[in-house]
Amino acid sequence: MAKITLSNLKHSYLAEPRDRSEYALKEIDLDWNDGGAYALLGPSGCGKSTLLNIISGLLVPSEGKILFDDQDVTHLPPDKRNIAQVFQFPVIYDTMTVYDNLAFPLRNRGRGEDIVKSRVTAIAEMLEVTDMLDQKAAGLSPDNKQKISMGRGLVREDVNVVMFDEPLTVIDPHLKWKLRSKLKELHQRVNATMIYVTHDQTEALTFADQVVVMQEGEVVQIGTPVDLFERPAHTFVGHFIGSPGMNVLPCSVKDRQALFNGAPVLLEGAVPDDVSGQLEIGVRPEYVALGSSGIPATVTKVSDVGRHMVVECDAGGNRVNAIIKAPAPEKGASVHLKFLQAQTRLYVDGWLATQPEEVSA
Ligand SMILES: Nc1ncnc2c1ncn2[C@@H]1O[C@H](COP(=O)(O)OP(=O)(O)OP(=O)(O)O)[C@@H](O)[C@H]1O
Repeated sequence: MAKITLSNLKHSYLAEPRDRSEYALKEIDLDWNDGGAYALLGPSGCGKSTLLNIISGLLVPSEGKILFDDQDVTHLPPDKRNIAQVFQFPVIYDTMTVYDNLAFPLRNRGRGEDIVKSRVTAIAEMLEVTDMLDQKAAGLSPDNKQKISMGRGLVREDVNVVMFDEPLTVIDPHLKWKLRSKLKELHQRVNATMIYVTHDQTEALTFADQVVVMQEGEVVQIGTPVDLFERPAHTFVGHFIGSPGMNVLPCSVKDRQALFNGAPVLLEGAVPDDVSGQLEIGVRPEYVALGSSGIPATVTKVSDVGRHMVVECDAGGNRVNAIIKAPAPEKGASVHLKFLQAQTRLYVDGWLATQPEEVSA
């Protein structure tokens, strides 16, 4: 397994890009440690496949370098990169048995049958498919086929990285959670460098120790699932992660005081000097409380989502969501909103602009 470094990477599908907007990847600098579990998360079109294809060698980037263990592989073809890939749709041979499918990547590399047997047996056990080893792959259900596809990605011990490209797309929703947790467990057991590409926050947050969030060809934040939830570095991350996402509310600043609908709002830390640009307050619904004083609002919708209620409010034409425990107010009720100060932040042109106040001893 290898450490992977992406250095100053840019890619445009045009031969002569004129400006930044014509780059599918704008500038990517990343270090992925040997043995880590990473996710690339972002909406359709943000550049995930482009980045994956650069790592696997199907694309040569317009600018920048890619290194495996400090060795420059930017111009190395895919078959020389020693990468295993698991795709959206199972890649298996229907006419072969499950055993032969799992053995294929090893036999292809000329490994002896002793090693083939011990690796196939171990992987089959981890994936809980031992009882299927003698069956022809053609008869398997779609999720079992995808399990075997994953097994083929994991069976070799000598790959630099295993990449998963939206691997749960074809899996029934009720089985997804099972395979999601299975993959996490597999990472812990095989300890390989793994990159998991998805547009689904739950998959990314369940699988990865570090998540790379992308938007329009740029990395907007790299962090642990907790980092992304607790301190979104960009309003996009706040929106994209969480259910519902972070409230992003237009605000103004006067005398270094943030104002929402003309009323002062206390932030986690000081407003920087001379802020200008698009000013917004970000606060997650989990940190909005309903009380007898605060920002006046009207309840527009109440949803009971099991463990808690989501109360949607209108405050001066802005939608604010609050997550609360029952009982919830009725639709149409007048309420007051309170934002938890330590979790209320200022964003300037989308980027986080406040720092938490130092707590003095
Ligand atoms: N072969 C190509 N030629 C030209 N433009 C492309 C090509 N492939 C992708 N693009 C463009 O590059 C940008 C990034 O696309 P990419 O497929 O990498 O995103 P993605 O996040 O993987 O999306 P999806 O999840 O839909 O696959 C998009 O604007 C897309 O239209």
